[in-house]
Amino acid sequence: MTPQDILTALRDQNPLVHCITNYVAMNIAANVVLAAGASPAMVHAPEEIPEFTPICGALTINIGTLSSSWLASMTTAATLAGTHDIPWVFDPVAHFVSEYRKRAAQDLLALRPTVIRGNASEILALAGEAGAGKGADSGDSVDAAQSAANALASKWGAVVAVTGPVDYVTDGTRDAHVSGGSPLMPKITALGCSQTALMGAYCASGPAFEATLAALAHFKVAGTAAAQQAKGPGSFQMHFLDALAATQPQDLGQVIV
Ligand SMILES: Nc1ncnc2c1ncn2[C@@H]1O[C@H](COP(=O)(O)OP(=O)(O)OP(=O)(O)O)[C@@H](O)[C@H]1O
Ligand SMILES: Cc1ncsc1CCO
Ligand SMILES: [Mg+2]
Repeated sequence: MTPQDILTALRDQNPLVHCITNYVAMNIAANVVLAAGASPAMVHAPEEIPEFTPICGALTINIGTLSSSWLASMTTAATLAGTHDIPWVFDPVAHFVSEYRKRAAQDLLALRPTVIRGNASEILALAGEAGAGKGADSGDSVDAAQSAANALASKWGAVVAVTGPVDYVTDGTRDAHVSGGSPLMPKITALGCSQTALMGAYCASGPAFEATLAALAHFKVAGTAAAQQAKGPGSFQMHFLDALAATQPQDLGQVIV
């Protein structure tokens, strides 16, 4: 399946995406997934996970505002995704800021995510390399994280996506870059977290490498279009949701290099 085919399938199937994400991201991530054409559900209580994860098309886990009961839910959900063959996407937000978060990220990695998405500093740190990350924001270039992404993909058998001015994606064998978007994108909080949620929707609709590539391309196409209308970060967010909904499958190829 091509990235274009996967967007068509996503809109036909409207997959249910289980998102365990952070308090900052919940609203925008749900709006992004809806605008693109899928169905998000933010479900966190440990008591609900065993019933809910198995009926979803994909799971996404983001540790942006981690605490112990959420980590228990994440662990159960990722384990269930593994046993039910449900693709899952891991977003290790700022995992280098504390020993607690570092350990949680490594434990979740061991549950074998289908896709790992982070900014350059997060991907460098996940591979054990020193980076210049500042909390949730990257301080490193995507180029600098490329070999870390390749190493993580080979070690964990995952697709790894590094986002930034030009995104990089690899499955350890194949790789691609995705260009475009706008410098306003990192000025909107949780847009990366929303990208992770959208990757879940794409992974529910097609094979992981092409699905990840398609989700990255969808964001770049919509980001470029939104920037043409926006006066700044506030109006960018509004136009970005409109542009995600307006993006057509044939638009995706333009930004994949
Ligand atoms: N300078 C830039 N120019 C164009 N696109 C960008 C730029 N920086 C980030 N992006 C895009 O913004 C989106 C979010 O990527 P980013 O790397 O900022 O995520 P993040 O740091 O994990 O975000 P957050 O933690 O706030 O959710 C991606 O789709 C990426 O392609
Ligand atoms: C700002 C922020 N802090 C924790 S999670 C989050 C959203 C972007 O990752
Ligand atoms: Mg992030």
